[in-house]
Amino acid sequence: MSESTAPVLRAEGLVKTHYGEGAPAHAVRGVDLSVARGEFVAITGPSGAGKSTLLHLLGGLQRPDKGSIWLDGECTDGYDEARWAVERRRRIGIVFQFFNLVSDLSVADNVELPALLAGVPPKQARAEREALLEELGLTGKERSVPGELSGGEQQRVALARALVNHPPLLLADEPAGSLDSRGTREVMRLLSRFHQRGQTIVLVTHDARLASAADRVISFFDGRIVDDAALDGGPSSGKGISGVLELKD
Ligand SMILES: Nc1ncnc2c1ncn2[C@@H]1O[C@H](COP(=O)(O)OP(=O)(O)OP(=O)(O)O)[C@@H](O)[C@H]1O
Repeated sequence: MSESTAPVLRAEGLVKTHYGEGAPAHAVRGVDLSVARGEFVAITGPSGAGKSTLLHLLGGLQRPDKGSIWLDGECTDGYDEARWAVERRRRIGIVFQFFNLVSDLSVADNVELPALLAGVPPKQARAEREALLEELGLTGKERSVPGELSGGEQQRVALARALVNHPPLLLADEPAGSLDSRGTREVMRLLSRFHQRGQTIVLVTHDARLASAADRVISFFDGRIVDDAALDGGPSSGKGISGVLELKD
């Protein structure tokens, strides 16, 4: 399959069991999934369904016990940790519920770091950072550290960091899960805006209202996909995000 026609992301037969203190948790029990370029896919389901585990597998943050993942048509089976780190920098931006910013680095350094690690020349990394922070309404916050910002602002910094290398795929794990209604609206509006510009997004959320901002909703239950439906009212139609924007403070 050629790069241009291959799905941005494809998974086949993914299985993952967590072995902890108690009984093993069969978090992902056989998942096949394909995400085309430009899609905004929400994976939704109850707490404990295995959504975060699935997202971690898709981003190479955890390894499946069985199954395979392809990025832009390239099989990742042979990737070790170092290779996944390199590929993530290039191909996958990730935002998390609790932002995961580096607490003692400035906003500017948090955003520039993945670009510098990917070998982008410092001047270009700075320009990318400036453009993204301006777009995300964070100009003037460059020298702040994350602890000096609101949750919504920190998530916008995390979004800038995730997008600084223009990855084909953005993975978002409950990105509004620790935000108030205003922060939630902000983050969802931004995801929709980037999607409308062509960004491929996979969003994990337990909140059906947020899932309705996507144009395809996958229902996840007990480690399996139980429904996979295109929504008429996705943001491309300008309808899906409206429920999110009506969230009250
Ligand atoms: N590192 C781990 N060690 C042991 N068990 C784990 C681990 N991570 C997840 N689990 C278990 O795997 C199952 C799926 O968890 P996961 O976090 O993927 O679900 P989720 O749908 O994202 O839930 P939530 O919406 O509450 O975050 C749960 O039973 C959870 O307790």
